[in-house]
This record gives sequence, C-alpha cells and structure tokens, in this order.
Amino acid sequence: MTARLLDIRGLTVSRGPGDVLRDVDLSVRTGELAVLLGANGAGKTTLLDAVSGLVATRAGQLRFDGEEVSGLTRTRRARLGIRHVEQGRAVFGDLTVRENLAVAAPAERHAEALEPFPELHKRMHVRAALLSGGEQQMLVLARALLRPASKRAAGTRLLLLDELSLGLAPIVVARLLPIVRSLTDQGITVLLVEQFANLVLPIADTVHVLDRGAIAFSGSPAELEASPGVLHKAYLSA
Ligand SMILES: Nc1ncnc2c1ncn2[C@@H]1O[C@H](COP(=O)(O)OP(=O)(O)OP(=O)(O)O)[C@@H](O)[C@H]1O
Repeated sequence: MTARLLDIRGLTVSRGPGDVLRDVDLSVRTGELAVLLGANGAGKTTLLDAVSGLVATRAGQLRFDGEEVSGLTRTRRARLGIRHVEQGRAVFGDLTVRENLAVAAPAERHAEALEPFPELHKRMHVRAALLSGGEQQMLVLARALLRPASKRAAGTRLLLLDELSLGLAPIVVARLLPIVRSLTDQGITVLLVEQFANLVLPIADTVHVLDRGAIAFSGSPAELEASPGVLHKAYLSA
C-alpha cells in the first residue's frame, strides 16, 4: 500500500466546450479525511466523477494505490475499492432499508456495513421513502460500505462523498459528520466534497480548495484558517 492512496497529477477534464478542471494536482494519503471545497461550479463534482470513472479525463494521471486507473472502467475501479456516493441521496423509496441493501449485496454482508449507523438497525423494515433525510443519507452511506459479492472485489478503500449536507438541516449534518470521520478509523480513506467550509473543516485532516477548475490551496485546516483570503477569493470570484 502506498502512502498516497490517491495521487492526481496534471488532471484536465473537459465537459462541453471548455475545460472544467485544469492541470489539477491533488493527493490523498491512506487513512485520512480530505475535504474539497469550492464555490458552485468550481469543478468539485467533476473531480470526483473523474476519479470514479463517470467522466473521462483529457490529460493527466490518476493513480490509485500506485496503479494508473484513468483507463479503467467504472466497474474495474469499484472493484479496486473506489466507491462514489453521488449528490442527491438515491434510495429505492418503495423498498425497505433491508431490501435497499439487498439490491447491492447479500444479507450476510449487511451487519458490517450497518455498524456505524445504529439508527438504521431499528428501521430495517421501513420503506426508504418514509425515512428522514438524514436516515436516507445513512442508508446511502451504508450501501457504499457493503462488501461486494464478487470475491475478486475489494471492500471500500476510498470513499468519494459528494455534498452529504445537501438539503439536510445543520443538526442532521452535525450527526452525520462524526460518523464519516469514524470511517477513517476503520482504514477507509475519505474524500469529501462540500460547499460549506465551516461544516467540514473541524473534521478534516487536509483541505483542498478549487477555484474555477484549478487548485487554489492544499494544506491543513489550520493553514487555511491562517490564510482567509483563499476562501474569500475562491467563493467571491465564482
Ligand atoms: N454533464 C455536464 N455537461 C456539461 N457541463 C457540465 C456537466 N456537468 C457539469 N458541467 C459544468 O462543469 C462545471 C463544473 O461543475 P461541477 O458540478 O463539477 O462543479 P461543482 O463545484 O461540483 O459545483 P456544485 O457545487 O454546483 O455541484 C460547471 O460549469 C458545470 O456547468
């Protein structure tokens, strides 16, 4: 295992006519919680999409545990342990919590994935549409932690999380974030995209700021706080 689980060099991604990401360097160390901040449209979602294989890269390198993955399909990357929770809490509303998990993996694998979410244990037979927003987000996270049925597939090693806070009350987000933080204790590396810095800086090991498709800052939360101009510029120039 390499110290840099994810190592991105010179990444350029185009969507439509222009480059959405330009020459991005970003690395995430094994076992850390890294946060990616930036204004609306800065390219945060696109960066996660490029890592998981939802969007093709135009130039640059994407190494996962030392292996170049930019030429691999999304399925192959998932098998290596890259899991992507996209924006917007997609659950099967008509299915129960248990059935939502069963769609992704057999029942004997559910207990391990549910461990960080005691609230869900009591709701296994409830239809997902009837869960609160926070509980739905927990279900989506539990699904991302399920060990796949295929013996060749790795468990979750890198979890890409896109704006968990979207549409949730701050008090619900405050309940979710420590759970996300605790995943790193299980050896899961997390790259978390967020628009609101104040929510996530307290739990981050490292912070990256995207400003119109380019990295404007990489460092610790304390270093970012010591340079308030970075966020100001990234959010105001958008
Ligand atoms: N499928 C697409 N086709 C064309 N352009 C796209 C597509 N998806 C995103 N874009 C454009 O790429 C740019 C970056 O979008 P992206 O969603 O990556 O930013 P973001 O930082 O995640 O913003 P948000 O916080 O609003 O989700 C935007 O200008 C957006 O309009």
